[in-house]
Amino acid sequence: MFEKSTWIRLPRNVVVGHGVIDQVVDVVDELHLQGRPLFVTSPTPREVAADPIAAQFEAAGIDPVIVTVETASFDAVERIIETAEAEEVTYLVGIGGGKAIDIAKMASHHLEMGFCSVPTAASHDGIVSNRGSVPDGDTRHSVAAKPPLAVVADTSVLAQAPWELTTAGCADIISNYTAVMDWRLAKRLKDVEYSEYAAALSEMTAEILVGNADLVRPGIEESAWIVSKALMSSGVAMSIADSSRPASGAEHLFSHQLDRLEPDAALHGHQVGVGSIMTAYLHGGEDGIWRDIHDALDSIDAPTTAAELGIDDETVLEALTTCHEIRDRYTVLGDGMNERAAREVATVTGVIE
Ligand SMILES: NC(=O)C1=CN([C@@H]2O[C@H](COP(=O)(O)OP(=O)(O)OC[C@H]3O[C@@H](n4cnc5c(N)ncnc54)[C@H](O)[C@@H]3O)[C@@H](O)[C@H]2O)C=CC1
Ligand SMILES: O=C(CO)COP(=O)(O)O
Ligand SMILES: [Zn+2]
Repeated sequence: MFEKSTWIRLPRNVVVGHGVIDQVVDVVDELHLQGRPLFVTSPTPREVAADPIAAQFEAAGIDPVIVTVETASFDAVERIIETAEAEEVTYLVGIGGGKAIDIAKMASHHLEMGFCSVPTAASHDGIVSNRGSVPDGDTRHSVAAKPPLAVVADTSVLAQAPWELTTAGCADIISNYTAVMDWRLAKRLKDVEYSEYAAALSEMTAEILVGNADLVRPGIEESAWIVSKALMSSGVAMSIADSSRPASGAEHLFSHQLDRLEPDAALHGHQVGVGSIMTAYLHGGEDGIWRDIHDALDSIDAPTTAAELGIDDETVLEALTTCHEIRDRYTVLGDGMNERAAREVATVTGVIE
């Protein structure tokens, strides 16, 4: 008997393009979100976007609460929940990079309130996903949440953000190749939940981005358009799967471990890109796709070496040999690499010298 069932939650409105930041009040209105919003942002995105958006709301007679956050943590989520309750807000808006959006997403999920996402950087594929990614001691949780009701991605804002944020977003997408390889491997070896649609969407998103890599150039607003579409498509793949699996495999475990060993050394997307070069080698060896991943990253100015990440070789090796412990997610790393094997893959792929 067939007894399977699922809920796939997706954003209702995706508003993307030049100048759409001026439409946040209209977007909220269209969703019938009423009352007082709480904006979750961080220092630069506050200046770039949250304060101008607050001015729009004030002109419409609405007085938003604004909270700036610096890190993604359960404490930060708790602080937002407390502020939301104290200020009697009725919905949340995440305005900034991946951390601000993740915190707003998780707090709104807990509060059972509506949530909108306003990315100020095309740096990560959590813009529309139904997940939050939070470090917690020795582990890193991929927390179930609801996707935003709406996303407002202004390509002029995204194009003015520092270029490395956009290249990080590209690398987060390119890493989908190895995330899907890990997912298929885990399906074959451990019979994990698997969605061919989500896997295919994730891979296709990476294909389209790599196919358009020559259009992804600094200062060109069309680049922000191409990359933000890819980030949203990848986020939809996660929502279809109801898991970060389509976009997060061993290369993400490697990055999450680097975050523990060297906090804030490099951007999330850049770290997963370098991880992806090495895990592609582990999957396919010399004849696999690791060179294609390397060249795709190189072509959009994303780091391909430890030195370019600003992380020393020994830390890369430590992350490689320990990151399988970060969470219970089967990948090509299996039950862990030993130091010699890690040095071999990192050296042969040129990640370390
Ligand atoms: N929930 C999910 O599905 C996903 C979550 N993530 C999470 O997102 C985070 C990574 O996101 P990032 O955006 O790389 O990190 P981030 O949120 O720390 O942003 C990086 C930096 O860029 C700044 N920034 C943002 N917009 C800017 C602008 N327009 N101008 C100048 N500076 C600007 C931020 O304030 C921050 O200092 C990680 O915590 C990662 O785990 C990443 C992918 C998927
Ligand atoms: O970064 C992600 C996808 O790009 C997701 O990360 P997690 O697997 O930690 O949720
Ligand atoms: Zn990621």
